[in-house]
Amino acid sequence: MSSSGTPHSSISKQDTVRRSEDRTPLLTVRGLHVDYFDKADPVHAVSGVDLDLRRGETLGIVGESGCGKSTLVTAITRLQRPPAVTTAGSVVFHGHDGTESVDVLRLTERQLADLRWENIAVVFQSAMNALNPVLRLGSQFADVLRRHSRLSKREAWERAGELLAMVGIPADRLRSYAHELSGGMRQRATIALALACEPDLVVMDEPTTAVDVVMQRQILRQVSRLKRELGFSVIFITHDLSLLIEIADRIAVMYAGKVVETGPARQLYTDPQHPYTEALRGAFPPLHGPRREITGIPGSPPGLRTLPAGCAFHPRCARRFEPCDKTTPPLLALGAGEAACHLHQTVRGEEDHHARTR
Ligand SMILES: Nc1ncnc2c1ncn2[C@@H]1O[C@H](COP(=O)(O)OP(=O)(O)OP(=O)(O)O)[C@@H](O)[C@H]1O
Repeated sequence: MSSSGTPHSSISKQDTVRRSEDRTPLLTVRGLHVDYFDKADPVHAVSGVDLDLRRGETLGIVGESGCGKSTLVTAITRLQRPPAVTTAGSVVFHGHDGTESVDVLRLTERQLADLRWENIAVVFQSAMNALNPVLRLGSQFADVLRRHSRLSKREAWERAGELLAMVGIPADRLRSYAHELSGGMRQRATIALALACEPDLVVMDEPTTAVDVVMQRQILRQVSRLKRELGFSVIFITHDLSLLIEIADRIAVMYAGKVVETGPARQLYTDPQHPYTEALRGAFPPLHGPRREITGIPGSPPGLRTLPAGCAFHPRCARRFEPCDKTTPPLLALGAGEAACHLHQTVRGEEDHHARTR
């Protein structure tokens, strides 16, 4: 963790270059399980998820509504509320420059308070919920900055003006209330607020859902530019796979509480290995490139209290075959990515068989 109490001045050029070239691990999630204990039979919203995020990398997490994306990130950031309970796993936030690695799930509330904003900041879907309606923007920024640094009030307001300018909002807006800003401006302001304490990781949960397509693209461009300049990592959640191609380095596809495919963004989009990833790709128009026919995914995701036997996607999968409704396919390494599908298990099994009998 970075030490609290350090003034957050503008990041030096040298520091920025160092951070963006550094590809060491930042976050390692292993065996994460999260259940909602709201009734006798719990909802298994996250079931054994592993994730790896490097410094300076953008990891996209994609899947239909209800597949567990928000549950996963609220568990990782320890922002979950009952009846959600993390029942197993670890979330290691790796130390840097001599600071120790910590398991976020084992931190005390006090340690968490230091970790939040300074190391991990979150941007939620609704800017209106993140911004306090009765405080001027400047006061909200100054509150966060002064809680985590020794800046004077004046310095904090100055820094707040710089932060707003980074996302293209004039500094005189510091005196505005959230309701006086347009939707796009509000969302950009929450992104600037998330960057206030120069976090290593910014988690964005559907940050552009509430804005129009033009503003969505402007925000994505800004996030990519800021990430390049400041070197932070991003976990970006969305249900729109085409949008992730614009911003993510790697993508993890979630279905029914599990990661079913991971891989470099472009490869996962152009050559999906899991039928669900392929179906998701067909469900959204590409932001660039030739127009494609939009094909919905038949049926709907399963309820997460009682999952179908075998692969949870099998009832909707056009390519299902004999083992799919019986055994759950494990996530297998495939080139630069991984996929959990019997199609690859069978190929792998046949390759192993040929290798053994040769
Ligand atoms: N408070 C709750 N109590 C019980 N079940 C819940 C609760 N919140 C979420 N769930 C269930 O957990 C599962 C995962 O929900 P989650 O919101 O994490 O999915 P998501 O992929 O983020 O969906 P969305 O894109 O709609 O936000 C869903 O089946 C949902 O119904």
